[in-house]
Amino acid sequence: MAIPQGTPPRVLTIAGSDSGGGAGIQADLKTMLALGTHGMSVLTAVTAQNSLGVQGVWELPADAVRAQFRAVVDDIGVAAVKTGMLATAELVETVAALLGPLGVPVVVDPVGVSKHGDPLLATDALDAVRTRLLPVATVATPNLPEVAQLTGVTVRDEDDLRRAAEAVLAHGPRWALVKGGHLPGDATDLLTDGTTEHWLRAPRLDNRHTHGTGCTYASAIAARLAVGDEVPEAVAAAKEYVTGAIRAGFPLGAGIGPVHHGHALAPRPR
Ligand SMILES: Nc1ncnc2c1ncn2[C@@H]1O[C@H](COP(=O)(O)OP(=O)(O)OP(=O)(O)O)[C@@H](O)[C@H]1O
Ligand SMILES: Cc1ncc(COP(=O)(O)O)c(N)n1
Repeated sequence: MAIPQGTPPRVLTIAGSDSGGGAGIQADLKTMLALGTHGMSVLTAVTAQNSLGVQGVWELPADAVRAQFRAVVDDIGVAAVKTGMLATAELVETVAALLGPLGVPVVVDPVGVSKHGDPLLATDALDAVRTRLLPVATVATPNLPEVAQLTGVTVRDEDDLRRAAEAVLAHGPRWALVKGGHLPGDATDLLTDGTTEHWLRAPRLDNRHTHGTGCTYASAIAARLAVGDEVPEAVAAAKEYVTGAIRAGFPLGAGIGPVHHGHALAPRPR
């Protein structure tokens, strides 16, 4: 399919909806726009969610997920994909089967629980994530609770990040990006393909309004891959973007507010 000049790179998110607009599909599409790409979506689940937590989850049927994917891919085409909340084992398997033959970079954010501790993935879906989804990932981006769930490795300090990344790589993604956001001290992540290591460091920002950091980071990586970056460059650019978004995170509702996806686009209205 010939892409006319001036068309923004096309990026697809396969994830759940966050009605509060800070995480999930909403975070992904805002991030993709902020990074100069055309975002598209395959919705896997609807959540009733706000700054206080997740009040309800409704999964879509596998047929609806397959139909959305085919509608986008067969007509518009995609240059990179990001996956987020997949909710059930059936949806994990459905999405992995669709992505296997696609032939474009895939960023897998293996979302397990929300910041408030609400489950976003059935516990009986973990095996499908390990055996079906991680093998089709170009980059897998687990946070520390997700690393523990998927590999059994507990990370207490930066030295453990290397062991965690190796355990993630054993499940088949080309690159593992283990996020140290849940450790005290600097916000340090480790990206490795088993032969090279890239340490991504940012100062820990004193801002509690961090809802959606993981979705935003993974979507930014996918957007940069769609633009044509190699994985290490894409992750470095995404780290810079998510750090800026966390710095500008703002209060909303009575609980944890979102990161600011448009931080680099426009000044905040007064
Ligand atoms: N307070 C902070 N200051 C600076 N960077 C942070 C902070 N918290 C997290 N990060 C960074 O944000 C990125 C996302 O990491 P995090 O561990 O928060 O992901 P996550 O837990 O998957 O996010 P989510 O809570 O949205 O699921 C990482 O680069 C991490 O280092
Ligand atoms: C639909 C959806 N997807 C992902 C997250 C994780 O984001 P967070 O850990 O910041 O709550 C979420 N809360 N909701």
